[in-house]
Amino acid sequence: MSYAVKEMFLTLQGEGVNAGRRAVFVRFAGCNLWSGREEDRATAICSFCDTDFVGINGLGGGRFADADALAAAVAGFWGDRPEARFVVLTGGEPMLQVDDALVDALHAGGFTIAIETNGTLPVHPGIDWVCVSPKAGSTVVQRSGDELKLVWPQAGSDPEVLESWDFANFLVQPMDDAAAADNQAAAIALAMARPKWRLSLQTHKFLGLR
Ligand SMILES: C[S@@+](CC[C@H](N)C(=O)[O-])C[C@H]1O[C@@H](n2cnc3c(N)ncnc32)[C@H](O)[C@@H]1O
Ligand SMILES: Nc1nc2[nH]cc(C(=O)O)c2c(=O)[nH]1
Ligand code: SF4
Ligand SMILES: [Mg+2]
Repeated sequence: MSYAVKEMFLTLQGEGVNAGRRAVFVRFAGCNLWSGREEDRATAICSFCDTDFVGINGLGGGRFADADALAAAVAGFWGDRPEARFVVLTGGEPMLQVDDALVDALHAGGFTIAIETNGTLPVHPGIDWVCVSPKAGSTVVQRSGDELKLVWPQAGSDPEVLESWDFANFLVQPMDDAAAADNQAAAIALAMARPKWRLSLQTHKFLGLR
């Protein structure tokens, strides 16, 4: 299978439990909860997305003919150091494209594989670090993993219900939109009220990283 990738880059993971870790990001094109077109945003299931995932025209993006080609590009962004190789598969919705061949090729390259997913599709069992970010109005089938990252506030999402899902870590991340200051206060309030949750900040945004 070929893969449509919007962009690829080397940075530090900005969010969640792995914040601060050096990582190659692969941003797959396309999502099942929004077309990516601004005119569709208001009617999309996921309407607060902060990311352009349309097309394959970003830096490091393109159409990769097979898993070996994509894994080779990831290794190229990582560079020579053999230790602690870490790749984050994101998008868009990466589980629309991730398959056995890609997981095997990245593992063969020595990478620990993390995923950022909306959880509406089952995550490939070979993925090493599973981050699910549930969206109100969608049906989340992937209810276990390493971290659940709730963007907050989200009308229709209930932290008490989510707490019963099988995740090792529960993170609350302020929604980045015009009400960012209020959203930060709401996220802090949730972490203070419910001790299972801790605050996740999008550190790359204020550090000027990609
Ligand atoms: C762009 S999404 C791509 C991966 C996948 N589609 C998902 O939603 O998890 C990457 C992460 O950014 C989060 N995110 C998207 N828009 C955001 C916003 N406006 N503020 C805070 N986090 C946001 C998502 O919830 C997800 O955890
Ligand atoms: N530095 C950095 N960290 C991130 N964590 C999740 C991201 C994403 O868009 O999936 C992201 C991103 O785009 N950049
Ligand atoms: S599910 Fe993820 S990629 Fe899709 S629109 Fe929502 S935040 Fe963006
Ligand atoms: Mg992002």
